Amino acid sequence: MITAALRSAEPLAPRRTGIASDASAIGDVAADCLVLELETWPKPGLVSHVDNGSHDDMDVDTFRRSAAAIRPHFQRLADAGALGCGMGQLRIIGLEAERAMLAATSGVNTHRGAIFGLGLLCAAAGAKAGGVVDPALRLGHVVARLWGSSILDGPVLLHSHGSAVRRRFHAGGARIEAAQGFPSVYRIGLPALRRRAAPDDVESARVEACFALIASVEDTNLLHRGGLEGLRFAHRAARRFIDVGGVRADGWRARARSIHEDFVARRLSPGGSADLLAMTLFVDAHERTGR
Ligand SMILES: CC(C)(COP(=O)(O)OP(=O)(O)OC[C@H]1O[C@@H](n2cnc3c(N)ncnc32)[C@H](O[C@H]2O[C@H](COP(=O)(O)OP(=O)(O)OP(=O)(O)O)[C@@H](O)[C@H]2O)[C@@H]1O)[C@@H](O)C(=O)NCCC(=O)NCCS
Ligand SMILES: Nc1ncnc2[nH]cnc12
Repeated sequence: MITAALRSAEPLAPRRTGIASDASAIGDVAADCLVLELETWPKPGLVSHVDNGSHDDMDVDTFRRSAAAIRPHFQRLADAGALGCGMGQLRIIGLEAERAMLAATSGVNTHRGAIFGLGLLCAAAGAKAGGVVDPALRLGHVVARLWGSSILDGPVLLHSHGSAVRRRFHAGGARIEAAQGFPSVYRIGLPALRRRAAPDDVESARVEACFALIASVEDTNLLHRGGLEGLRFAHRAARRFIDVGGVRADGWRARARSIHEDFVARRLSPGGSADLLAMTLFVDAHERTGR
């Protein structure tokens, strides 16, 4: 079930019953954002409730099981943030969340990037709710300030697709994005989400944000599957969609669908941009509701 905070365009009254209750909805909001990302279509090459995009090994149910398995760990990350925990403790919880995800999906990596990025944002929301930092700070700023240097110095996964393409292409990826306070979320995702076609057309706003992110993010998944040529193709196709008016232009859905089919034909999947869409939804909900 999606929490009311995400369905509504109106801010909910924040609960005022102490630290624990203020932090208590954070994990649910984060997991709901994963579900909303999934229920967005057309999303180039990505899995949704409509089709499996460029993937043979996972579908909408794999992602739903994954989001359900991660949900309690997001809350643990929020609680750890509220207690002022450092990156070492957050990493332990993040790795447990990865194990829960893999158990729920029979070993398929659905959400590793989302656990990392959204998990850090949950911890930052907890830190604000718990009075560890000034509650007026933006979540990205809190992540960069509290954990930025540890994120960059943390252990490198030698055998991930991400580390292989980073070595080959000197690409940025999830760590740099987080350590810098999620510039793609604040500069690209949020403005695109908020230029929705109509006030209550929330799905098209998510499509707009997804295309805007694909158009500029250095997505290690695109590099892994398509090399530099794949990344450039994705940037160009998504940029064209935005430049001709995005979801505010006539015929946008057919255009978006056709780009989706082009990505599937090339087996391209911008998983990093999908994660950043979920993070954008989380930051948007947080800024509207305070949770
Ligand atoms: C620090 C880690 C994130 C290490 O991960 P890695 O070395 O792999 O780093 P990246 O490649 O940079 O990113 C990891 C995932 O993040 C997503 N991502 C990609 N580009 C970006 C970007 N520019 N900005 C933000 N996020 C990005 C992406 O995740 C999605 O794709 C995943 C599917 O990937 P994969 O299985 O490789 O791809 P397929 O194409 O499906 O494979 P085949 O079918 O071809 O075989 C999926 O997970 C999406 O979420 C990147 O994959 C981190 O993992 C880590 O250190 N974790 C430890 C825990 C921790 O410290 N937690 C902190 C507190 S929560
Ligand atoms: N909807 C999606 N499809 C494929 N990879 C993803 N990674 C995160 N969300 C995804």
